[in-house]
Amino acid sequence: MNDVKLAVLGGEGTGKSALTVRFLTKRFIGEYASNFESIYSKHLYLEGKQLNLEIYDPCSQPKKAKFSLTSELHWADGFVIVYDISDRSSFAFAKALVYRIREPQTSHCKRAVESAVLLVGNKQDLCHVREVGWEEGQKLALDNRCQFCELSAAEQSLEVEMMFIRIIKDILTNFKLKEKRRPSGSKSMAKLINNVFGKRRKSV
Ligand SMILES: Nc1nc2c(ncn2[C@@H]2O[C@H](COP(=O)(O)OP(=O)(O)OP(=O)(O)O)[C@@H](O)[C@H]2O)c(=O)[nH]1
Repeated sequence: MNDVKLAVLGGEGTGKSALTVRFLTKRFIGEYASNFESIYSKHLYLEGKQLNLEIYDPCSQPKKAKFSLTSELHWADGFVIVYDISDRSSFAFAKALVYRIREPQTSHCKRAVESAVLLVGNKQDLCHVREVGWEEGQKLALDNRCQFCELSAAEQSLEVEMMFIRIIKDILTNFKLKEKRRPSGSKSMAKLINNVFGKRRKSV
């Protein structure tokens, strides 16, 4: 079974818990305890594979160094970065998170392939008080090789589900790429030896 680890990050009150709970239970509760962090587990069957999905939903910790993220970066296979389309400061926060994830030293130190990142403009039902344009979100995502969508955890259960499925599929694609790039096991070693000695024999 594949383990898929997903971190849902973003500014305070952007709807991280609402999105996560909506995906896991199809329900929108309205108020969520925000003083503790949670890792939720869910079994999924996707693309012919059994998956054990873990979703990390952090608590808002104003005192914690905002963009250190070191443990999250090492833990997660992919990220959902959430902002609130009616709150410009949450977009600035999301931007800083995206930059942090895409920093060259972050992306190269640990991973054979770049992490999957999906930028989400939440609270689309509040578009009458919108402070962040759809194009701004789209541009930030495009410039930083992220997926992008706008939706409402409050009103769009299906869209929320599709959003999570999209990022999980991206993570699975990355797993496949990683697998291709890693010479694994005796088969690859045999191939390597064969290549080296095979070539020498030819030239004698
Ligand atoms: N109108 C509207 N409100 C939403 C939506 N999603 C979440 N909310 C509300 O926004 C508030 C914050 O939602 P949470 O899910 O607790 O946000 P969070 O990012 O987990 O919050 P912290 O953990 O405190 O950072 C709650 O009052 C939710 O009811 C949405 O799509 N539309």
